Amino acid sequence: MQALSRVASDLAQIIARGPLDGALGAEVGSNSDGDNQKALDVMADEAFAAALPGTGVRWYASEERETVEQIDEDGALALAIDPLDGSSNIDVNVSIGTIFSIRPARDGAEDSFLRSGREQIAAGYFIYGPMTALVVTFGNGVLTFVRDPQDGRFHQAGGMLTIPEDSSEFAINASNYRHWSKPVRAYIDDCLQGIEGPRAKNFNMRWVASLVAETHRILSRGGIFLYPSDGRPGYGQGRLRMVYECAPIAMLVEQAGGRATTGQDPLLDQRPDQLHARTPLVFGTPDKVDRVTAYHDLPEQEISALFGSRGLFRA
Ligand SMILES: O=P(O)(O)OC[C@H]1O[C@](O)(COP(=O)(O)O)[C@@H](O)[C@@H]1O
Ligand SMILES: [Mg+2]
Ligand SMILES: [Mg+2]
Repeated sequence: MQALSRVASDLAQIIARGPLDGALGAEVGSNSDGDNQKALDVMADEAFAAALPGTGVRWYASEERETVEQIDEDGALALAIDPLDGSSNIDVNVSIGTIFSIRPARDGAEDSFLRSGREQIAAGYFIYGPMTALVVTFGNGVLTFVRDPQDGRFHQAGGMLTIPEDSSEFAINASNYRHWSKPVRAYIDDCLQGIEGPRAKNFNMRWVASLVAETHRILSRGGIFLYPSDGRPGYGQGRLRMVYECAPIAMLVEQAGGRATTGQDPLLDQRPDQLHARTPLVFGTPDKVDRVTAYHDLPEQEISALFGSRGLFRA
């Protein structure tokens, strides 16, 4: 954690200088999944990897590397990382982050990561925004540490974090509406109908396009996030990666009293079949996430009949 925090603190300074030392958002290549890599993606990945020798991390898995790398031969830990999350926001000065997940190392490199998210022993993120903060769980609640720009160190702020229950905010990339499954459309349709609809209340929408920033908002003031599977080619399992994005966020959310699912099943019970496997992700306040599951549990043809006009879930 100290090594990660030192790198994150250095990154916070680099990010705060924006373009003064060169274009952080410049495209420099593409990663194993075909995503464009920005200069800061690569810089962050290399900085984290370089800080790990001697820390007890045996295996290093990164969004930016096709395969798992060995660090300390006799290390007991396996670290999975999204070194820079929300990279489309680098150039527009909107919050970005780093997501990490720590598991016990197994003898097999990939085998250490192709396991249920319940095996994580720690998970968290750094958010580089108006303030830089670390939000972390070691399996016994969620704590926040804020970086003091005066000394570059992280200081604990507040006590255990719990997701507030009262919120009327949902987060989804609505431009994909026409590609969603019926249950997801029905859920969002019912939110959009506001006070006149089956939910009988008005909702507000947010989409930052940085998973870390959406998570920070939801941990701070509640709500729900959805990145479902959709009909676009390559999006059959959504966009987000299980090992270094969804599993750590799901652990944090559960530890803060929230719920995280694939839309139907608990996210942390899923086992990825590949290092860079994607999964649909729904997380937030338990009652909202459960409602999405309920919409999925209905047979397709009943969804439009039961929700919306007849309003099975009329509040
Ligand atoms: O552009 P879209 O499809 O809305 O996707 C936004 C999502 O993509 C991500 O930026 C993916 O993360 P990376 O920047 O690490 O590739 C998430 O942080 C965010 O939730
Ligand atoms: Mg990401
Ligand atoms: Mg990334």
